[in-house]
Amino acid sequence: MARAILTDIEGTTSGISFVKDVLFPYARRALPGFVRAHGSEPGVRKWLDAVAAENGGVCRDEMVVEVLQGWIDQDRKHTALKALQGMIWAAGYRDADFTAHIYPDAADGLVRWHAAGLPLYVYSSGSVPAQRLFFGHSDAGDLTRLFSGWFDTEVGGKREADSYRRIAEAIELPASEILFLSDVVEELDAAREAGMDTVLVDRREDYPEARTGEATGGHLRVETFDRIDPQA
Ligand SMILES: CSCCC(=O)C(=O)COP(=O)(O)O
Ligand SMILES: [Mg+2]
Repeated sequence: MARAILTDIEGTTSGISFVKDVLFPYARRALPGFVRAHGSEPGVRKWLDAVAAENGGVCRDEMVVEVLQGWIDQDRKHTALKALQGMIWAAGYRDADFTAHIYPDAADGLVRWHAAGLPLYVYSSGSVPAQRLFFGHSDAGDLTRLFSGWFDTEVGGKREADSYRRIAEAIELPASEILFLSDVVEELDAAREAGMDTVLVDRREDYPEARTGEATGGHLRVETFDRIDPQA
């Protein structure tokens, strides 16, 4: 029986196409202007320098922007890129250019579990500020009050068991009492290795071919949050 739920975002609570077709292109377009306007602010500079350092050291901001745009195209889950994307999306949410997609069954499930007293946590490659913006401006309104904590890749990669051990430690629960929800089998494998319970969220909108048999990695598989029973 779960005493806390940890959820992924993209492909789990929310559609992959919103992230790939709305958020990523918005960040790609806005990146050059954002770097020109904010590149000297320490909170931005530190991430630009981190990207430059990974690309042979000193390089011009224009080159850093090109590297970052390449990473967006490749869907790299790099902490520096995710931090900068989060800052850029803030303007998009503020100006109401978009609201964050959330599946109605996910919003309902989160509200139901929260009302039942289950603490809810997010673990996403999106930065913590980006996660707060996402759930603060969702299609179902501001859902941030539902969550007790937020984790991003500063805690470690989502395919590494140690990240889930660190999250369990931070939540102050044994891993075996945490249920992790994700659309990515490799993430669920890492969570299971750390001792967490797992559910593969296999939505038809995101994965037209149902994953069955070996493709589930042996994780319990559901198509919507309605089918998840944290008491099981
Ligand atoms: C938190 S907002 C955008 C999500 C994002 O940038 C991303 O890479 C999604 O990764 P996830 O770990 O939620 O699948
Ligand atoms: Mg995902």
